[in-house]
Amino acid sequence: MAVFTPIELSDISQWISQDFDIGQAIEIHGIHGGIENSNFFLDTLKDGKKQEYVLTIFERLSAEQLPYYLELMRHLALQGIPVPMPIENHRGEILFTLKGKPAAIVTKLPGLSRMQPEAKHCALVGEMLAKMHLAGKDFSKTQENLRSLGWWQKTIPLVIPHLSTAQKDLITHELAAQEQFFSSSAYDALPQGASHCDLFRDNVLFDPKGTADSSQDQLGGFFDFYFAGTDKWLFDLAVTVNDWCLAENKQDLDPERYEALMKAYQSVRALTKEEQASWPLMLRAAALRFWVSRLWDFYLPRDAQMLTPHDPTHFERILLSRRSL
Ligand SMILES: Nc1ncnc2c1ncn2[C@@H]1O[C@H](COP(=O)(O)OP(=O)(O)OP(=O)(O)O)[C@@H](O)[C@H]1O
Ligand SMILES: N[C@@H](CCO)C(=O)O
Repeated sequence: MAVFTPIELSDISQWISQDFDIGQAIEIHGIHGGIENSNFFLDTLKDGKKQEYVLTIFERLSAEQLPYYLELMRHLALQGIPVPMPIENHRGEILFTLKGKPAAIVTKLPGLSRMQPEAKHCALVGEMLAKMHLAGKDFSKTQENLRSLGWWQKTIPLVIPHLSTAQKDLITHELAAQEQFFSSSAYDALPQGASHCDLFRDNVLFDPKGTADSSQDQLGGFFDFYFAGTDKWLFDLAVTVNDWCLAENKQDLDPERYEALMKAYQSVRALTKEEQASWPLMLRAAALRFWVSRLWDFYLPRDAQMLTPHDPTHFERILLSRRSL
């Protein structure tokens, strides 16, 4: 569990009762999982009924960057995409300050993550991802993906001293290939818009609807939009595929789940010719993105009550696999 900023019920009870219309805070506890922010499940009692929310304290993002993510979630939720809805206070605000840091309260989505997804789960995710891309078309705010090429260029020199010669070669060559790709007219032609950019298995919930049979799962929703940005939709799809469609060797793509996700995505939005041509490089871009961030988290860690960084070599292997396609 990552709780960088501990919060007690007594820190928030008065604030919740006075500033919001969500009843009285009755319980708050830190959430296991997650490495970016301090997250808490917050229960309230309103008109005798328990209501469930998620309170997030943002550890890295600034109050200037946050309105994009919160407004995007609100926009998508209002369009019927299952994502957390930010809760307003009596003044209509959705971004607050707690313990001197930016904070937000959002609705809790139903369900649980499926870390061993079946083709059916991949199809549900692919279909909703495409719907989400289209629903974001009339979202008026834009903000770059803060973990894109510029960030890789800044961060790679910081992690390079920790790498072996073979790893240094790989990361340097891939960065050069991506710099070329990002400056090409083919890249320019790719459609873009609001993208999640981190739609891993642990950022999607499925609602089993009361049965133990996972084949009955329905999509509970997408959450953790705090790496979202205006980016190429194809990048979002590549990030998603690289996590959801891994074969048993955890690096290659599993044909059945891969096809299920791609087919479902394209049943809503067909890929353009340019997107099809850029796909192999985009799968590599998506692998590099997470190799770099995991190296950064691993070698330049922050303080937290409990924090287990993700394994960087996982994405090194995925990158090698995508380069060999
Ligand atoms: N709106 C929500 N509804 C239900 N559960 C949620 C919601 N937001 C967060 N959670 C739960 O909290 C856990 C941690 O949240 P999250 O993944 O956003 O952490 P993080 O540190 O911000 O991000 P990261 O996944 O990037 O490390 C999730 O695994 C999920 O169980
Ligand atoms: N999904 C990221 C964590 C940051 O959200 C990873 O697995 O590296």
